Amino acid sequence: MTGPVITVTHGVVGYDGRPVLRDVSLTVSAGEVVAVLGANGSGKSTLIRAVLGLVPLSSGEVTLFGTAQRRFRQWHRIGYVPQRLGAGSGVPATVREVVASGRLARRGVLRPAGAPDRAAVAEALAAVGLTDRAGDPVATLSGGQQQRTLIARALAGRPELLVLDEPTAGVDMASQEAFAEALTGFVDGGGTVLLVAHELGPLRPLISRAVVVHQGGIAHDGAVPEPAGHHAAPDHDHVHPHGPDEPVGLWSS
Ligand SMILES: Nc1ncnc2c1ncn2[C@@H]1O[C@H](COP(=O)(O)OP(=O)(O)OP(=O)(O)O)[C@@H](O)[C@H]1O
Repeated sequence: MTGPVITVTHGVVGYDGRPVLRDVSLTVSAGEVVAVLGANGSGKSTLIRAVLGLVPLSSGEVTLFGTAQRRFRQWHRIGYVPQRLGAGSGVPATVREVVASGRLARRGVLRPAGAPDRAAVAEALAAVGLTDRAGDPVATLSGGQQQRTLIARALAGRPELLVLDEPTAGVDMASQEAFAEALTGFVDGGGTVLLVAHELGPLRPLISRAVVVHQGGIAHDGAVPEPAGHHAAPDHDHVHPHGPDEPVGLWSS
């Protein structure tokens, strides 16, 4: 793979005429694990949704694997896990069925699942540590296990790029660790990751770069910032204003 996996150049995004991202430029190269950090409502999700073409840019440009986003058709190369999607919400599917649905873009709708599909599903289930729950209805799993199911679903498509919106938010420690392990395997296999996070937790050693979104722009792009004192506490609810010597909103939630 040569060249960047993602570029955003002077991206501007707003909702109903209200700007959220004012001028954002970002490059993600193959093999990087980039964490998008920032305060609540700063536009982190908007940034990754704009990268995926789920919200339009009002100006600027996005490329994916070297192709302008509007001409990009190889969506099977990208796995996406959106924020706060309950895999079990009213759907009586088993864990295996949800994970297998991640193969649809690879298979095409007309071709039945074959051995490569089953192998990819089995591998993805193993990667997140859910092999023994494969036959269980998703609704019977814990929140963390449901989140792992969604990650396995994205992995099953054997993507080259994984885009994850707060993959470990509200997830128990065992699931966070299982997820970190799955992500390590994905990155060791040459994968690239763009993820939004509030708390990096066990993901921290995996992150090669941090991008901090603040006031519609990118306030920092480089090393992962150290949690600022009590901001590192998972239960910190961020109700007070920041002092002048504190980094802006890096670890707020
Ligand atoms: N579909 C939408 N329509 C209108 N406004 C939206 C929409 N989605 C997000 N916003 C607004 O855009 C701003 C940025 O939201 P976004 O979800 O990108 O922030 P975020 O940094 O991901 O926040 P969080 O940490 O809470 O997930 C917020 O003010 C939010 O209310």
